Amino acid sequence: MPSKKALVRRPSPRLAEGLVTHIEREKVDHDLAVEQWEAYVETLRAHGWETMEVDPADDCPDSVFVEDTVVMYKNVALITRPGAESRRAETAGVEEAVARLGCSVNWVWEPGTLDGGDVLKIDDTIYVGRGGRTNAAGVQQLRAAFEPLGARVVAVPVSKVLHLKSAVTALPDGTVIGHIPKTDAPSLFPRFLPVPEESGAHVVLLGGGKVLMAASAPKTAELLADLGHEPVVVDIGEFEKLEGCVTCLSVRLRELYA
Ligand SMILES: NC(=O)NCCC[C@H](N)C(=O)O
Repeated sequence: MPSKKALVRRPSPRLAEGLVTHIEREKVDHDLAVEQWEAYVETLRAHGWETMEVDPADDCPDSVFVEDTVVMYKNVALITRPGAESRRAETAGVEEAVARLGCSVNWVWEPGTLDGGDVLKIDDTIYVGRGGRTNAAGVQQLRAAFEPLGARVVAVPVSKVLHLKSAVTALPDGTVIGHIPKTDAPSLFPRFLPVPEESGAHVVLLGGGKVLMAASAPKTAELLADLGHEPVVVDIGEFEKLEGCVTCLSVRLRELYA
């Protein structure tokens, strides 16, 4: 039976100092952020995910965005080399966590940079965004790590948002969803559904037809429900102020051998 484990990482006390690149900085309410994070984790648990906390990285303001530090394919964990230098210290704790879980561990090396938020897996196709955080060497290293295991890596440009998954994610049936003004090349995806809100483009597949999404995208939730999906809504407003979205707060591990 597939594993339903998910890595999460408690927000740093320095969360409010997290990076912002494409939006204006807004004051983050730390206590509210912790409450929202706890509710997010509880929602994963309520849908059958065993959440495992990576040791906190209190000196790293963006460490709660754990998705950026590791990319999983089959039993292999590719530890990233984040494009933002201030985030590089986040990977050590994640490396330890995935090794403890029995993953085979691989690394992105200099000069490569890769953020997990730039990687969208749909079955054995791995889309990787080449943008502000992931460079060509990072794309090449991702290809070298996963193509021998059966993946097909497809590189796509990202210029309007932080990460590929800030622009697009995929529904359980593989349809890619995105908000057109923020998506560079929708025609690269075989099935593409435009959604009416930027944050409506972000879903985490919880299993069955359930899709976790942000409360800031009510029109998209309605659209997806109308198409027969089951939106599960969480408020992550404090993380959205730091360009975070529902995907970046966890890493789901579906093919563990341990
Ligand atoms: N995968 C993601 O969407 N990560 C969000 C990272 C936000 C963080 N403030 C950053 O700029 O790195």
